[in-house]
Amino acid sequence: MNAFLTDMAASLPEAAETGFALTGPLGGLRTGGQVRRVASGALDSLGDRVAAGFAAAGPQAVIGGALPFDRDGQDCLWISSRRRPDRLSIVPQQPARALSLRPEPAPAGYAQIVAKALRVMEHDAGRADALRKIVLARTLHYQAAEPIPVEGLRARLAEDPAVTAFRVALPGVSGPRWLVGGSPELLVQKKGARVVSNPLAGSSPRRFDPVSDAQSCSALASSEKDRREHAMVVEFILDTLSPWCRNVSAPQGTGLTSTRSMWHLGTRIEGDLKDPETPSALLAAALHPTPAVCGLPAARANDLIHQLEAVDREFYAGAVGWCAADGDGAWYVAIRCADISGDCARLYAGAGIVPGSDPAAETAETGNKFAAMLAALGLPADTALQLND
Ligand SMILES: C=C(O[C@@H]1C=C(C(=O)O)C=C[C@H]1O)C(=O)O
Repeated sequence: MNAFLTDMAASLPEAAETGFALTGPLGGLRTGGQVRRVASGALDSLGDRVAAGFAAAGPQAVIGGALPFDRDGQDCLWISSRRRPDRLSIVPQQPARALSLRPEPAPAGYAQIVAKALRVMEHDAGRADALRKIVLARTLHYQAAEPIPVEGLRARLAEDPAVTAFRVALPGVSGPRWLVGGSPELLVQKKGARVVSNPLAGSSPRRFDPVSDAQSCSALASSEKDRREHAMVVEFILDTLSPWCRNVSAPQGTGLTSTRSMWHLGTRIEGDLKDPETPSALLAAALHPTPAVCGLPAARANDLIHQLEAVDREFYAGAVGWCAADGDGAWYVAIRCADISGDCARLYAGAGIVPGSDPAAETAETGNKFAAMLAALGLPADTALQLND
């Protein structure tokens, strides 16, 4: 067998618990036919492993899965002998019964790490490599009374037409493990020579009452702090894509975009590749991590994330997506997601911190970002805002 493919089916409980599926505004795709793991590795070897995978599996194959947040971490990619349109099971399914939901860290602990990051920024002022932005995350540990129905959860997330609802089988320690989420953020799509990215950064919550909802939207539109936070991401993506492209720009500028639970600032970036066969996986690897999930300068933000965050991100804030043999594909920022093993799940949410951020407001923002996943799990969407420890 080709050294770049490993047959994982034997070590997983059921053959069905392999592969990935994605459904969203750009269409749906799931693995089909024979599905195998691509030998895992760090991002720097992704191009070689993807090329070897297609050389072994042929031009009908599709490679996809999850890239971890850490560039040096091990990815989890699947190669499927053919791709199938995703047929989401839209049969309404009862969510599992909840037993407990525990914030890790407690909201007050999260506010403290935000305050620490702000002190680093203050201390840095004037330095050439000053920390300008850092994205800090917190988690909720959810325990259900029975196994969480993964496809049912994904179907509930997919009810929001603004998100791409995904599931990726992950290497489980004892039994099946999945990354499941509904991402509103396109890291990169590549179709022929065309490349598109749609970064989001800058957030405010959706409100039930239309007047309050419009106020939340206009407060975000006029927030200087959020515009600053957003502009860093756009600049980074334009700079990173530019060597790969003949032209790249953001012709429509920055606008407001929404999911069912959040408003965001968003910018559509478009370009034409110099080499139309550039694999989408390579573009995703070049862009990851953007300042929408890490910070600027990236190395300093990354170090501080490791020092301050109590729970390892693993696949949260990495990327999920797919790549075909001709390079076409789409990758999404792995946010609004949970790492699910049987009857427990870890939910993640982060917020961008810049000078001027307020720890309490960032704690509330992360609370609001849990809403979509909590609602899909059958819990009140504002549960995270009510938890204190
Ligand atoms: C980090 C997350 O979201 C990112 C951070 C945002 C922000 O700080 O405003 C907005 C959208 C995402 O790029 C998350 O949802 O966990």
